Amino acid sequence: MTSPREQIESTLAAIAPLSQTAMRQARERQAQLTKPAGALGALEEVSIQLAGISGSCPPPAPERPAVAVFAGDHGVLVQGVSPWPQEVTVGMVENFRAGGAAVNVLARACGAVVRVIDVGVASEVAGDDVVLVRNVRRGTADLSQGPAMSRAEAERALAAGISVANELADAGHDVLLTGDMGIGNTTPSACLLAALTGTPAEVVTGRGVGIDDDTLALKTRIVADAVARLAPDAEPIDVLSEVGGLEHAGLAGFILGAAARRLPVILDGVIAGSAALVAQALSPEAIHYCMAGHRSVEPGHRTALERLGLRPLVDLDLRLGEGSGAALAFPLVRSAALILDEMATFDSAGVANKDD
Ligand SMILES: Cc1cc2ncn([C@H]3O[C@H](COP(=O)(O)O)[C@@H](O)[C@H]3O)c2cc1C
Ligand SMILES: O=C(O)c1cccnc1
Repeated sequence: MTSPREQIESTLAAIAPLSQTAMRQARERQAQLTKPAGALGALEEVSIQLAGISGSCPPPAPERPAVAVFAGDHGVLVQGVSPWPQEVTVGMVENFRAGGAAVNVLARACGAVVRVIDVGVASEVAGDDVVLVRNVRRGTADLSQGPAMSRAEAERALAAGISVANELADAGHDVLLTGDMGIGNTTPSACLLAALTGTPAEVVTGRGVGIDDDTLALKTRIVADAVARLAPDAEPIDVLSEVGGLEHAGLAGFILGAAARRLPVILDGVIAGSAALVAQALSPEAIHYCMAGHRSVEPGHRTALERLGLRPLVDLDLRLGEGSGAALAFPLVRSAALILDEMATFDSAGVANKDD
């Protein structure tokens, strides 16, 4: 039996750089397709990234997407950082199971399956084909009072995320999408963003599902105070355990696990972005396997995307989470691969190129 620590170490060791050869071939091929060079904008960049990820040009078009919705609860909720009660988390887990949440609809629309991972829900959840029970603890401790979780718990949640990525890869899924559910989880997200990018709490703390000015001021103070407890040289897993959430840890592991399996990852909003910063701190290379599905309204997401060096594919004022923005972006990612594979070149179509 490998320990969570060993699983994390072996996963980090397995993350390889993208194939520079395949990316060069993809760039050259893009220049030969029957369109002005660069005219497909960010889709061209995505196609080149997919080539680098798969190590082939053209890359196989991803066709079996899976959204992994990591669910957890947050002790800091008792401070009043979200107007919604904790029971909504488990209620939404049941809604995901029944297929009635926004992400279920958007996943069906793009042919993705939804898997929910109970990595830290406060109440007991039944497991089945849709809901995987990997509960590390029944919600974090209140991060405004002390560490949200122990380092060992953070490692177990990271390892759970790695295992889920491996299971989905083994089941034949060729692109992994991130999702989250956890009332209060924009507070630990803001903490991770502030801590890992050195950005003031006022810049990265937002209204989450919708809070008034007084609550935003309280939330911002909680974020600033929690981050101030961290040692300046705190390791990423210590930052995660002190001020993070169990779903953030699961998501960070999921991203690392996908990168180790050379699978593309479509990130959702601010919770995914903050988890990706943890993954980046553990393995900068892992982010080269990631695409930003969208840009969330939550202000810290902009900070996260800048630090990750990712350009959002969709910008529709979403502020939901669950994997909604990732599911919306999947057809764009698939289209990018199909363009590189199926478009005629000037030569094959007999169209005169501008240099002819
Ligand atoms: C009914 C409902 C469904 C959701 N689906 C995602 N979230 C989103 O909102 C929560 C984070 O916002 P905050 O930190 O402000 O609580 C998370 O559960 C996130 O997934 C939801 C929130 C609610 C209320
Ligand atoms: O960006 C997100 O994913 C988000 C924003 C607000 C609330 N829940 C999630």
